[in-house]
Amino acid sequence: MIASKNLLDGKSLAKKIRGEVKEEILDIKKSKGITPGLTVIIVGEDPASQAYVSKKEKAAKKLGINSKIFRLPETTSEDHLLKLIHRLNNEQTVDGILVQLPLPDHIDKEKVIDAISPEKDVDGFHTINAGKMFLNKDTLLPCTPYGVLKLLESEDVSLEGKHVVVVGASDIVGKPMAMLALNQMATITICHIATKDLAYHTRQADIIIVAVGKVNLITEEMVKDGAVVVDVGINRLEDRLVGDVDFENVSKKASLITPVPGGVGPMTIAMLMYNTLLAMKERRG
Ligand SMILES: Nc1nc(=O)c2c([nH]1)NC[C@@H]1CN(c3ccc(C(=O)N[C@@H](CCC(=O)O)C(=O)O)cc3)C=[N+]21
Repeated sequence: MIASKNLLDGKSLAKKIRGEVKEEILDIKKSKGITPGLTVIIVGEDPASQAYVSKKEKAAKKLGINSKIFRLPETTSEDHLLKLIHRLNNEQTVDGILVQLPLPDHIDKEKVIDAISPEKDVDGFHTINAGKMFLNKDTLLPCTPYGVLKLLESEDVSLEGKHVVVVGASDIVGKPMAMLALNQMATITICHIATKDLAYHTRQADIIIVAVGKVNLITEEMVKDGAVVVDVGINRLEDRLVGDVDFENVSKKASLITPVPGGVGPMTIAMLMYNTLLAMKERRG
């Protein structure tokens, strides 16, 4: 069904990137005797979050990254979480710290993210890293937007001078995505919940990047012929996973399109592995 020629295959690019990261980890292990360490903290029992975290652990183990997961109960206090982060900040063998989102309502997300040492912030969510990204300085970049860039790059889709329309303005995907595209010299439009005529904007796009979480938000008539369509949405139907794009119909018009699953999702994990290696090299390489 999705073996079409215009597919942006995140699954295979992610595999390639993980392979390269694995090689480099082996080399560094041989030459310097050090191994990257990734610590993931998850608070609460949400099944989807648990599944993502297991995926991250599995990927890390396969690449020779020492990974550790802290599974904390829903009732964990903010203070307890902050103390754990401080301890991990000071642990030499921990290169990356990731606090799985969302967090329970009684915990201040911003406070927790900014407690992570910026050099161990493999999500790229820390205020300092977000600021550096904004200023186009070298830093750890958010895994999903970074993965989207890599995916476009792998198909030689240049962003320079293109009109990139980002749908969704979240701190973790939409906003950094738009900023990275701007840094690549794209002309950017950010659409969000208060945008009046979404279709008007998406129809202008050379590249549409959607990260909202709404089934069939992007339909055929909203897309210009030959546009590149990147679907970051993940929606669970009873029997399957779908994105935010009406894939069946939009894929007939798009020159390139990501499937869900097998598009951006695997790239997020691959870039997390890449960031963990990078964080190690920067801090103790
Ligand atoms: N601090 C933090 N960092 C994150 O990076 C983060 C997070 N919190 N909270 C949740 C979201 C979601 N996320 C995904 C990762 C991989 C897939 C992925 O591998 N998806 C596969 C299939 C997944 C499946 O089958 O369930 C695919 O699209 O092909 C999806 C989603 C990372 N997130």
